[in-house]
Amino acid sequence: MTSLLEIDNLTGGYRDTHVLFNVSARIEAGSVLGVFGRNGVGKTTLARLVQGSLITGAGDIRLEGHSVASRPSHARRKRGIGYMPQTSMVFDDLTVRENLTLGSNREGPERYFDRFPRLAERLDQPAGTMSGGERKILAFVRAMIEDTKVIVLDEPSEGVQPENIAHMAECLMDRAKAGAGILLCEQNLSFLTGISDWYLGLDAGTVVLDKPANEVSIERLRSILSL
Ligand SMILES: Nc1ncnc2c1ncn2[C@@H]1O[C@H](COP(=O)(O)OP(=O)(O)OP(=O)(O)O)[C@@H](O)[C@H]1O
Repeated sequence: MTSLLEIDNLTGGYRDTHVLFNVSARIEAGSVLGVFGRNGVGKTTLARLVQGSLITGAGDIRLEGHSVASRPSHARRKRGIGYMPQTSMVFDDLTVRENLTLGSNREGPERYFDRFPRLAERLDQPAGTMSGGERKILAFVRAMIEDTKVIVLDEPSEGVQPENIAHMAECLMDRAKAGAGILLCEQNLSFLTGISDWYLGLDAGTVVLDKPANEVSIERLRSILSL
């Protein structure tokens, strides 16, 4: 059966340096794939390969059965792959409002203001004047309101306070319930274990765990993080 997103024997990285080797994964509509591993194992590289800012070396990436591996990132976005990068994720010179309304195919952000009231308070402020954690939340809500089928998020919880991480988890589960597939790269185990349906553990650019969440103990996850 065709999955929403299929990553098939993917090898790739930066110019001549391959960082990921033969990585395969599936994301079903309505589910969360939790990608984890220590610093430098290749999580960001995987996120960028799926989003298209890095070019596939070998293997394939398919969205609803159609290969996107040779498509540029804007074409993948158009087909429904959204992305929240780990860094440089908002336009600092634009206001919060402009960051939330720029581009097409977006719903209004208002329904996220209950969970993240700071955004509503700062709508007319340049995003660059927000704290690091606030900018993360802004980038997160930008990713939530896009009309996308798959959302790739690279360590969204980094630098965000626990209460807001819990709200992020609720938002991701809402999007999954509405049919999106979520590719969540994370090191925060309580966030990851709270919402993942499936785990993909990476070490040195290869897959060391690929299992449904209900078959994996927290000790196993911890052991991979301390490999
Ligand atoms: N622009 C680049 N050029 C060459 N190698 C790079 C580049 N960016 C990252 N790498 C290398 O790719 C490897 C994987 O990095 P990546 O950022 O994907 O890891 P990560 O798992 O996301 O780490 P972290 O948890 O620290 O964000 C590392 O060895 C890193 O040095």
